[in-house]
Amino acid sequence: MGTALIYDEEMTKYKLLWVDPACKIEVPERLTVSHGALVRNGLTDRCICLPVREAVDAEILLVHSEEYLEAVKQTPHMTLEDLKEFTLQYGDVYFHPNIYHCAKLAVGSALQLVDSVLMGKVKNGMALVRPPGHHSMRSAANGFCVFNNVAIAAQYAKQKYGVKRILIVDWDIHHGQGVQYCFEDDPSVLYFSWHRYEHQKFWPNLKDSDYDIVGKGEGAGFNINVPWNKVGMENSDYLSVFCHLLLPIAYEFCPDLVLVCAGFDSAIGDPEGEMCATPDIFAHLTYLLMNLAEGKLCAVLEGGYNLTSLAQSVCQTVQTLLGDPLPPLTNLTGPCRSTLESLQCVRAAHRQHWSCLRHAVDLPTFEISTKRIKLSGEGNKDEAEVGEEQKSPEEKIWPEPPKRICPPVCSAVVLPDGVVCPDACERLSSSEDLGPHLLTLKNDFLKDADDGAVTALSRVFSLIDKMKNNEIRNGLALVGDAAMTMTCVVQYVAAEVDSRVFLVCVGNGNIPSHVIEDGKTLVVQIKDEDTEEQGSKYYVPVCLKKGCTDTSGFAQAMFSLLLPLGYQYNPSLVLLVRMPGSGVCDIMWQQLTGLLQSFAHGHTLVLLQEDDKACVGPTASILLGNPAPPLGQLPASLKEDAEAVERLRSRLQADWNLLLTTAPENG
Ligand SMILES: CC(O)(O)NCCCCN
Ligand SMILES: [Zn+2]
Repeated sequence: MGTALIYDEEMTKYKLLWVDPACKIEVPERLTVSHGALVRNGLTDRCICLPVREAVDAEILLVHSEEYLEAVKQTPHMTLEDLKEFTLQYGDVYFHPNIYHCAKLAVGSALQLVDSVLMGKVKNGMALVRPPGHHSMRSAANGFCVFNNVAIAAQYAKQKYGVKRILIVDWDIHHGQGVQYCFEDDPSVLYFSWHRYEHQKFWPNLKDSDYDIVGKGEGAGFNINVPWNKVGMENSDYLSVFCHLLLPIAYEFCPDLVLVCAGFDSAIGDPEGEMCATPDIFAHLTYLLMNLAEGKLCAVLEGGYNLTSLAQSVCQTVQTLLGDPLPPLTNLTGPCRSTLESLQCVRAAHRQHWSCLRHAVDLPTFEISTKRIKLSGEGNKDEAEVGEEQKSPEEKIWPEPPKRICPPVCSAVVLPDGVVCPDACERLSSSEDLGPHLLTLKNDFLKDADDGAVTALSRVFSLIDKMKNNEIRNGLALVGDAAMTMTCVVQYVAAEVDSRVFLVCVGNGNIPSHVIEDGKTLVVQIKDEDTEEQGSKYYVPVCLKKGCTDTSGFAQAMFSLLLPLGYQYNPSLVLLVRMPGSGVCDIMWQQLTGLLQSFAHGHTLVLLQEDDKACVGPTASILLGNPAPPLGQLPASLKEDAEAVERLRSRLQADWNLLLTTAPENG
């Protein structure tokens, strides 16, 4: 199934007709440069372009009041003076004779997207719309928004398709208070938003946007606000919040559909956000959400006012929806102090609502707060908390996101003769000349192994060579001895000058110490045997009481340890090994295989032991880019496991600060 793209130039046909500094950034060019970039990068040709349609009254009334709709209906006939007059009753928004038409098209686009995903015509998609929607409320336009496109889409999905649980992720740099108000008492819609806040000094200056607003009544816990109290946030800050807050809760919630308020004013260069995250971060944020709801993801454009970073961010998002390899994120320096304070506050506020946070020992018993007592005169402009004068957003420069090339072959496999090659995979032919490897193999790796093992190993090495040359994206091998093959692979890759192997070992089994010492391999082993070794910077033993069968414990290790470590290590190859008898359930295994493709341009080598032959199909399916099935709503992990993972994190975070979730005590 493909990726839908919804766009119509009709939505460019309204603009600000008078002087209003707050609104002048919301221009038609936002859509034309975004769509133009998609065309220029050949992405529109690869998408399924769906037609827009106007929303009908009944759809708009899913969220808005009749009186508000009736009032907006009058605007096409208004004079300029009437339009100005009409606009005055709302905040930071403008009207135009054609904006009502465009607002209906924006809603209709979002609904077209929801229809095509929920009817199974496409796997995911993006709607490029204006006016945006997430600030508009039941009876008010606000923040350039007229109708709440995404909130209406959520109500529509519930009403028309009976969708039980919807996750709305709002990565726009402003708080979508309109969405929050719409669902604050609704446990079937989990709304997550991060937003520039600066202790309520940033627009829309609402107490309702702070971390302690968690939803009301039945909806308590289903509203997550992450305030950014400083500008200049970077990729590390965004990833930390995804790994340590959003993903654990989202997996526990287990949504049937993911809607994204895709605002790109959270990207570098934007005059509103003044953040420093680069456009390629949206490739990762999109991908991390695609592992939920079996990939059913609808992204709807919200803000984004730097035309360069907006266009790049839109392309990064659509390329990921299309399944292209992710660009490695470089120099992740870890979250800043302000982020850690916000993260700690939000986790504490939601601890009682989500079992994934219940045992978080990193949360202090004392009350932490980022709220500022309004000192007299506090918050005036000259009190900039930044040091030297920073560049203005428009002066910011950043590298063009790297090209994301799809290798000619996605998944290549090495299988014993009797095993069938999964559809769409390419079997490494046995005719592969073994010459060059054979001798080294014999001498260096397998003194006394039989020819079969030597041949298999040489083919595994060929998989690695082909990934290095980007001839294939990923590989899978079913071998006689997974542990031995793992050791040989690590040795073989370590010979490369700048190689970094992220070895994820699922199940018990001894990892030879030479594998760990050279720092060219980072090992995370998830197992149940409680061996005494404490591990080191490059060896992370995750011992779960019930071992890999415990999906909650495994999931917690995946988000709070594996992902941050993988991002910070930035490997050139991911080696995923399923040790015999690991007990890990197929869906957990598939989720892990999916998430690990965030790294190394998707160059993942999976090793399975022959008696795990039944895993070949399910694993290949994920390697080919199919979404993993849902894990189901996750219960709390064992207290002792949660504490063990937290102890690991606190030991490792000195070396790997993407593991941090709290601001260090001192200074
Ligand atoms: C869609 C949006 O969130 O980007 N709108 C921002 C409005 C800012 C008004 N000061
Ligand atoms: Zn915004």
